Amino acid sequence: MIDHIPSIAAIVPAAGSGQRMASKIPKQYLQLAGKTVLEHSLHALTQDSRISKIYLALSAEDTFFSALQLQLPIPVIPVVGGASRAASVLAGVEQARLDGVAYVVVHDAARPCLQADELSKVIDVALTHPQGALLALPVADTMKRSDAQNAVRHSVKREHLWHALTPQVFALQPLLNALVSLGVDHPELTDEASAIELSGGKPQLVAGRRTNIKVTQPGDEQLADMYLKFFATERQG
Ligand SMILES: Nc1ccn([C@@H]2O[C@H](COP(=O)(O)OP(=O)(O)OP(=O)(O)O)[C@@H](O)[C@H]2O)c(=O)n1
Ligand SMILES: C[C@](O)(CO)[C@H](O)COP(=O)(O)O
Repeated sequence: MIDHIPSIAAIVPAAGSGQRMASKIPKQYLQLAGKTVLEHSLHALTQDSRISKIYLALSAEDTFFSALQLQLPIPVIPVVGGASRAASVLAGVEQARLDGVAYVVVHDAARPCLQADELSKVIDVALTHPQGALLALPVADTMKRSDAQNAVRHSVKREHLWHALTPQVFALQPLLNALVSLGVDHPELTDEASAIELSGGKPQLVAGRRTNIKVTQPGDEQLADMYLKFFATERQG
C-alpha cells in the first residue's frame, strides 16, 4: 500500500508512420473534433492530476509537432523515438528515469478518446498492484482461429480473453529492466504488459471503455471523431 503520492509521468509513443492508415499526413496529426489526434491524447492524460508531466516520443523526421500550439497544464518533454513502438517507449522511460520518475503511464498517441474515469481507475489499480495494470476490454464476440486461407480451424473460448488497450501503468524501474533485457526488437513486445509478462510478471487487467479505440485503419478516424463529439456534448450537459 502506497502512503505518499509517487512521481508519476506519462509516456506517449507518437513516432509511428501509420502504415495501416496510409493517410497523407501521419495519423497522429489528423484533425478530429477541432484538434489533432495527438492533442486529444495528450489532453486526455492531463485529466488525472497525479500525472505531473508527459514524455512524448516523436520521430526524428517529424515536421508536424512544432506547428502545434499545445495548451496543457503540465510540461510536455519531447524525446526522439525509435524504429519500433517499444524503442519509442524506452526512449521516454530512460529520460523519465533520469528525472527521478517512479511510475509511468504509457498511452498511445493514436488513442484520442481515453476518458478521465478509465485513466484514474487504471492508475489506482497500478499503484496497489505490484506488477502494474493495463486497460483492456473483455472479448464480446465468438472467437475463431483460422488457417492461412481464412478457413476456420476452430473456435476459441472467449472466457478470460481481453483486448489490450492503453494506458498501461507500471513502476518505472521494473519496466525499464524488462525492456532492456528483452531488447526492443523482441517480436512479442507489442505492449508494455508483454514486457512484464515475458519477465515473469502478471499485470492486472482493468476493464476500459469500448470507445477507447486506436486509430489504426481508414474509417477509425470517423469513429473517433464521433465519440469525441459525443463526449463533448455529454460534458456540456
Ligand atoms: N516506431 C514507432 C511505432 C509506433 N509508435 C507509436 O505507437 C502507437 C501505437 O502504434 P500503431 O497504432 O501501430 O502506430 P503506427 O506504428 O504508426 O501504425 P502502423 O503499425 O500501421 O504503421 C502510436 O501512437 C505510434 O505513433 C511509436 O511511437 N514509434
Ligand atoms: C499497445 C497497443 O495499443 C495495445 O493494443 C498495441 O499493441 C499497439 O501496437 P499494434 O502495432 O497496433 O499492435
